[in-house]
Amino acid sequence: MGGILVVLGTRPEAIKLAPVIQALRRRKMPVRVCATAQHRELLDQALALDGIRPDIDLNLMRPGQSIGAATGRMMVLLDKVFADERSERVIVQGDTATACAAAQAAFYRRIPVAHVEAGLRTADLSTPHPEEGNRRMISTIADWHFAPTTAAARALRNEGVAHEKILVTGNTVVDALHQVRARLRVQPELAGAALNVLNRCHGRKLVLVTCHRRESFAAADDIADAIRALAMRRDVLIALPLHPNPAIRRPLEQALRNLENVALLEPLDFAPFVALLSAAYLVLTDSGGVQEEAPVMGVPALVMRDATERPEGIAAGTARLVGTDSRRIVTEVCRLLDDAKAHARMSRAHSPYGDGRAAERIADALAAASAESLAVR
Ligand SMILES: CC(=O)N[C@@H]1[C@@H](OP(=O)(O)OP(=O)(O)OC[C@H]2O[C@@H](n3ccc(=O)[nH]c3=O)[C@H](O)[C@@H]2O)O[C@H](CO)[C@@H](O)[C@@H]1O
Repeated sequence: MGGILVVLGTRPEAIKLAPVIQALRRRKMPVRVCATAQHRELLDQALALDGIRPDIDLNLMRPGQSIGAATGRMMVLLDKVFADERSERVIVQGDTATACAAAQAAFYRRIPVAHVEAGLRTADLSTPHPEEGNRRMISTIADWHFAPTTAAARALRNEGVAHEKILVTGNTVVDALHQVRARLRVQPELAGAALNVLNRCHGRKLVLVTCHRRESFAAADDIADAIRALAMRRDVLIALPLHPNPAIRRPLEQALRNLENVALLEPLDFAPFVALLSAAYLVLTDSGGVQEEAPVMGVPALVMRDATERPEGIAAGTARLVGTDSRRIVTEVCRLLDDAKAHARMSRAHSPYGDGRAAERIADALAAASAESLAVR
């Protein structure tokens, strides 16, 4: 078999790796996909949009599984997959347990690892936990570091990664976003569930909320309080696609059901989600990917975290860290709702995270590396 094995486990990995898989396939490179299914439903939903079917599916999600237990099982299973597949390169993305386990299992088998979205840092090992640790571990053993921004590349060089192993590519999420927006223009019906929400707006401002991160679990009640308080306003419609994780879903659902201007939704497919985001007056989020997508569409992003590994949006003034204190969230959202100038200042469309050609650059680099290794043999 041989060739390249792409390992992925969660929704954002599927969204961000789909353009890379497609770019490699366009170059006729031998590429296979292994899903750990760390997040089963959301992963399947995201893969379906691009018609990607995993060649290998480890299906290892178990209720209540600790990160360590999941990582251990992944390493055992991936070790066997790498042996059976005789993989020559492994591609991982970002900072999940899947990415970290796959990079380590490949390292032990001396299989070169390509890391997509390398070099993101908050500079605090515990924020976010475990992602900051996962990405640093991957950086110490990867052979190719595809950095989304120059700041990410700088962080890698500062940690001693050799200059020639780093390539600034942009973030592949911008490629995915360009592709889905082009599809929505010709097939508006792809917006699906988003259309119902848009029909409910009746001139009200749409506030889109996403909340799923581990560090938000403890703050779920605060976040729910903030949304309830915002829902007192008659000039907003709040749309909240709920993450399936009960630790966050249950408290939000309990606190927010039966409010006329709060639309609690099932997790949306990527196309409907992008349709909602592009119609939103602002987005209130703890998501990494949404922080990257919002500026491309000129949507102000209020980030419910205390630190971010994506400083570019903050520096450009289109994103702002607001933490998880309910009063602070309400104040910051109301400021944008009531002050048109403040809103306009945060609505400048720009793309600090890429130009939509990241996957092409990654595929070119890997194709050149393959050609080189064939020449050496
Ligand atoms: C610490 C941290 O920040 N880590 C991140 C984490 O990912 P995240 O925080 O970005 O994860 P989510 O928010 O789940 O996904 C977001 C994507 O999902 C789309 N979306 C959202 C709601 C919905 O209803 N339907 C959708 O389609 C949305 O547009 C977006 O593209 O792991 C990634 C993988 O390693 C990393 O890259 C990334 O650093």
